This record gives sequence, C-alpha cells and structure tokens, in this order.
Amino acid sequence: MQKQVSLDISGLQHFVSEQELDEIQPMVQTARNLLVQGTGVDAQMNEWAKLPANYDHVEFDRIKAAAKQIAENSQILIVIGIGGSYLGSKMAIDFLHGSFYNHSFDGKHPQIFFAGNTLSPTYTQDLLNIIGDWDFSINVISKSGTTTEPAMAFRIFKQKLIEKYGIDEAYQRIYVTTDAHKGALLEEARQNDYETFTIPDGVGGRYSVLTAVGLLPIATSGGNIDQLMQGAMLAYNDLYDTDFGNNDMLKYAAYRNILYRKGITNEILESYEPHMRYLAEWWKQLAGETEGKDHKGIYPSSTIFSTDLHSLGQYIQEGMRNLMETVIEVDSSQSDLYIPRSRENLDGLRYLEAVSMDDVNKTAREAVALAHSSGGVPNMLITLKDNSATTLGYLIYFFEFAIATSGYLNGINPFNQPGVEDYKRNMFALLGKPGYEDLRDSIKKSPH
Ligand SMILES: O=P(O)(O)OC[C@H]1O[C@](O)(CO)[C@@H](O)[C@@H]1O
Repeated sequence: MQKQVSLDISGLQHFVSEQELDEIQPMVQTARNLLVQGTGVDAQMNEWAKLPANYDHVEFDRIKAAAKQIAENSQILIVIGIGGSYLGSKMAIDFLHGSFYNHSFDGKHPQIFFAGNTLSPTYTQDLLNIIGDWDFSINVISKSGTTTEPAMAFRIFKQKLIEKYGIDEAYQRIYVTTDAHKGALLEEARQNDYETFTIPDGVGGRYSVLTAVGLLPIATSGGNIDQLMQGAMLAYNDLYDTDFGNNDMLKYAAYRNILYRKGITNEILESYEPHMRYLAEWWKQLAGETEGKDHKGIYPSSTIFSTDLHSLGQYIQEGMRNLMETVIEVDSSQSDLYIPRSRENLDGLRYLEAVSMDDVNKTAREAVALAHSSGGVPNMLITLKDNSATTLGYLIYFFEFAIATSGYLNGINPFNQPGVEDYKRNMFALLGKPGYEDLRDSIKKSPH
C-alpha cells in the first residue's frame, strides 16, 4: 500500500555511498533515541512529539465549536501571529484548499487573512480596508504573549472590532491562543473573558501547528482536523519504528546530514505546486530555528518550479556547488488539464495535445533532476500520496521529527532560538520599552 509520504534517494547515487549511510546510521539512531526517550538537551520541549497520540480532546472539540461559531457570524477571520504562530495554518490552508482560497468564498467558510506577521503599516492598512464592512472575528496567537508584531496588530484590529460591534460583542469575537500559564495576552484574555485556547507546555512555536495554533484557523477554513491528526498518528506509528530501513524520516535526516558534512550546506525545498509555497515557508522556520545555531546548521531555502527555474535555475545548475535539493511532489494531482486542440498549430504545441498538464509538470521535474544531478546538485524526492489532510498531517510530523533528529545529530539544542531573542531585545531597547534602558544606552554608545 502506498504510504502517505515516501522518500526516494535515487538522485543521490553519485553523491553518497552505502558505506556513508552505514557509518552515520548509529549516530542518527542515537539522536532519534534522545528525542523519543526524552534524554536530549531541553527534553521538556519534546511534548509536540507525543501530540498525535496524546492531545487534549476536550479542547479539540472546543476548537471545532469555535470554528463553527466563527463561520456562522463572520465572513472574515483575521489570524494574528508571527513565525510558528501563523506559518503552519497558512501553509495548511493553502495546501488543502489551493492558492485561491480567499477568492473562492462560498458563504460557508470565512476568508482568512493573516496579520501581525509584519510591521508594515501599508500591509496593515490594506487589510483594514479589505475588512471594510464585512463581519469579522479575530484569532490572536502568541505563545509568549509579548511579541511586538502581533501585539501591535491585535490592538489595531481589536479597535476596529470594538468600533463595529461595541465592547461586549467584540470580546466575544476574539479567540486567543497562548501559553497556559503566563504572558500579557493570557492576562488580558482572563480579564476580558475572551475564549482561550492553550499552547501546551513543551510545544514551541515552530512545532505547534497540531495544537490550537494551527487547528483553529484550519478548522475555520473547512479543513478536516480529524484527518489531519489521524495522518500525524500514522506518521507517529511509522516513524517510531526503530528499523532504519523502514523509516524514511531517519533516512532523510541521515542523508541531508551526510551531505552537510561534505560542505553541502544549503538545502532547497522545491515544489512544482504554487499552493505549497507556504509549506516551504513553514519548513524554513522549522529547520532554520531548529538547526541554525552555534555557527552550524544547514541553511534552508526554497523555490517553486517551474516558475523559479526562470530566475534561480541558472544558479542552481552552475553556481557554487554547496546546494542540495529536496523536491516535494504530489503523486495524484488534485486537478488535471489538457491543452485545447488546434488545427493551425501555430504555436507548435501539437506534440503536447495528448499529454496532460500534470504529466508535463512531472516531466519538468524529471528533466530538472537529471540536469541538476549532472550539474553536481544532489537531490532527494519526497512523494505525497495526495493533497488530503491525512497526508498533510503525516508530512508535518515527518518534517518535525526529522528536523529535531537532525538537530540532536548536529550536537545543538533543537528547541531554543537564542538568536531571535537577541533581535527582540535590541528592538525593545531601541523603541524605549521600560526595563531595557541599560541596553539602549549601550547600543547608542557602540559604534555601528
Ligand atoms: O508565538 P510568539 O511567542 O509570539 O512567537 C512568535 C515566533 O517568534 C519566535 O520566537 C521567533 O521568530 C518564533 O520562535 C515564534 O514562532
């Protein structure tokens, strides 16, 4: 039976030997065991790994009820969050509903727009204009409850909500997803009696898509969150398999690290499907924040092909040889098309008249793999069975597990992000946040 997600490494045959795989295998197993047994550094942040088998079913039902309520009284849901607090739901909505979800409003599922992931007043004002007179609700998501971008956006969109509905109804249209115990957002939610969902302890932002962080917006879009969790559970069962030969997650972690240790330090996640653009954005945060520390780590980047073949294709084919590619392909495309027949054949496309567009797309993928491989770029292929929520749930867990394993394999803490905290502190100091006066003074004195 075809698995939801499978890895093909035939594009590595000129780059990695079986012996190298044998050599790294015990280290990958050790890294995997650190994760599964909870004996690695910062192991209390491993709770995401147990979510498929052990999530809060009462909250899950509340999420579904809230999604229904939002769909009943709103044409628009504004999801406020940044990083892991929005990328997972954005990528899932695009993956499940295609590139034009917001343009195909069916009256049943609200349009979903994202705010608080930028400090741009232009973007924010444009979004306020889009809301106009439509009925809307807000889902504000922040684990820390103090991140500047979502906090500012929340004030702005909350004000619009209050102006439109008055305080009482406005507060009923605010759904908060935050830490269970602390943070300014939790405090405000308690005081104003907003409906609140929890990001469980031990689940960091970039590992949180299978909690209310991702599930409430996804359910509001009509995405099947039962199937999503079932898919993650399938992965949980498969990936806990200690047999290396059966475990594509461990193989993916192994091969990308063999390549990395040979100086191939950049991984490009590639898809031939534009609706997977945000899947790559989500993966970039997952990989970048997990692995990029102590002056180590694979640099994660992404392209959408064939679009970017006409911009970055040249570099990938002939630029510096420090690139590896991981291609994600859907086995059975959601839709297919044939080009119309033309008697005149003025464009010379007759040879494609009997070929489906999906076949042309997949042939492009094959042609690129051959070209890049002969150009010195190793490539791996991840095949998804279909575009279902089950497959997406599997894929989410696949990447989370593989990337966390890679982190331990590289001897770093996969669960912190001290580098991001640096920028946040500097920004607080420069903007004059109380408590950051000393840092502000020292920044002002230091030569740039
Ligand atoms: O949910 P929060 O606490 O607002 O943080 C948002 C994002 O900011 C980061 O801390 C840094 O980008 C991410 O790890 C996190 O996903």
